[in-house]
Amino acid sequence: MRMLLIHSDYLEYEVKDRALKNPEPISEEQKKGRLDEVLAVFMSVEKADETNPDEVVEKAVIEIKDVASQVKADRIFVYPFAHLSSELAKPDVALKVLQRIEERLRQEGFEVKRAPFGYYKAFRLSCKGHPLAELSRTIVPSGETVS
Ligand SMILES: Nc1ncnc2c1ncn2[C@@H]1O[C@H](CO)[C@@H](NC(=O)[C@@H](N)CO)[C@H]1O
Repeated sequence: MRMLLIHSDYLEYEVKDRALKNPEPISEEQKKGRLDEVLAVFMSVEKADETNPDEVVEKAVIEIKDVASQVKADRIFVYPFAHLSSELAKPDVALKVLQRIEERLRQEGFEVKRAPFGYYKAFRLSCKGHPLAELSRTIVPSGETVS
């Protein structure tokens, strides 16, 4: 899994069109979303993650919690983003991983939103620009190597 973490004044998105034949079903309300004072986490779930999705979920939550505590963010935006890797996991595995990360972060006490999966979306982001505002992390299940 590849993650790009941006500590932001806000992140807002608007669904434009479907990018998969069967995108995640969403309500009218989910077509737009915004969070202020947020740690935006853009995530590409990768093929290697398919060998142990549960382990990747836990490792991702640990990394996100670590960055959130460093930048003092208690809101997280989970953003499916298929542009951080050339070895993407299948959509059904990727969606499950992202849904589980959302759920686990909520259990850890964060306010969490997740952008809809399988769509083209317009988004606006205001990066805070401090030294820890732009970070990336790579997570692989044990036994896999980073390519
Ligand atoms: N392995 C994967 N990891 C993360 N997201 C993935 C994925 N496979 C599919 N998606 C989702 O389907 C849209 C089309 O690839 C993706 N859409 C996007 O990435 C938008 N930024 C528009 O390009 C994403 O929602």
